[in-house]
Amino acid sequence: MSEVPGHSPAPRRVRVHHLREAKERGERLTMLTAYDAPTAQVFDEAGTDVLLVGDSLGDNFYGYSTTVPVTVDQMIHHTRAVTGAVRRALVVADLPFGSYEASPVHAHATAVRLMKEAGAHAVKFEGGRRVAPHVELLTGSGIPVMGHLGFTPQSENVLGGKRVQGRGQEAAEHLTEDALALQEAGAFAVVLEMVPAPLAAQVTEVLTVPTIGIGAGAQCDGQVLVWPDMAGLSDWSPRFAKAFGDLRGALGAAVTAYNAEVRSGAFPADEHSFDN
Ligand SMILES: Nc1nc(=O)c2c([nH]1)NC[C@@H]1CN(c3ccc(C(=O)N[C@@H](CCC(=O)O)C(=O)O)cc3)CN21
Ligand SMILES: CC(C)C(=O)C(=O)O
Ligand SMILES: [Mg+2]
Repeated sequence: MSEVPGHSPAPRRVRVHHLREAKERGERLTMLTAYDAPTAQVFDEAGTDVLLVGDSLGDNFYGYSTTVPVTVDQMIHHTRAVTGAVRRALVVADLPFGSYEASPVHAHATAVRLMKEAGAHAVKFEGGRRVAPHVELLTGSGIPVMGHLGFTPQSENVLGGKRVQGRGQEAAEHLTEDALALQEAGAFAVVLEMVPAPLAAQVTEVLTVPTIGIGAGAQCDGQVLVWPDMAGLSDWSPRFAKAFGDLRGALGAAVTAYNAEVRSGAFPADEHSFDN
């Protein structure tokens, strides 16, 4: 392959088997949500391993109060934006509420749309042993699947709120069995959301595929955050999130300066204007 001057060569793409190899080497995996092309490009260039087009775009992009109203068509639009912008990262798309639960065939039909129409490299959906047959059909059909256990926001109305899952001996055993069922069905990784850190550490040790934690302590093989939480853009974030920047402050300062310069006439200056 010849290199075009001024263009860096395409980096080696992250594939699902690389995540398992990283776990074997003891390397931590980084994952972030992304909902649009420019942020996906920034995260990809910064070396983020996995970009999740999360159904969290419901609250973080559309301003809904939950992820429940998100549609497959919305997921397709955003996933296409993200896959078109990345060169290295693995792009995983969430299957939204109501688009996979009823049967493995239901999940397959939705996942095929995300791959064909949006270029997703893999899909993720919520649930344990109950969706193991769904995972098995998809992986057997060439669609890599990431599992999602613990607090599963699409089931908030059954779980009785946004709360930590897997507390107590029985619940911990149940969650461990769910994780093993997903792995056995072919899942290439499992997200653990709001799980006690010691339980997440135990599941991480038991599984050969990587665990990716969010509110699940430091012993998971990787971490994921919703990007506006990570960047300090959200007006509210869960306790488990950390803001690594102050995008809300930076954006507020930029728009305040813009408004002031338009009102004072300082913008546009000559260099922003055209001669005859
Ligand atoms: N901005 C954002 N960050 C997220 O992590 C996130 C979303 N949105 N949307 C989709 C799901 C929903 N998630 C959520 C939403 C709310 C809580 C929450 O209310 N947590 C409380 C109490 C938790 C407890 O102590 O049991 C908190 O104060 O953090 C947690 C996770 C995680 N995901
Ligand atoms: C929080 C992550 C794991 C997610 O499912 C989402 O962003 O939708
Ligand atoms: Mg999600």
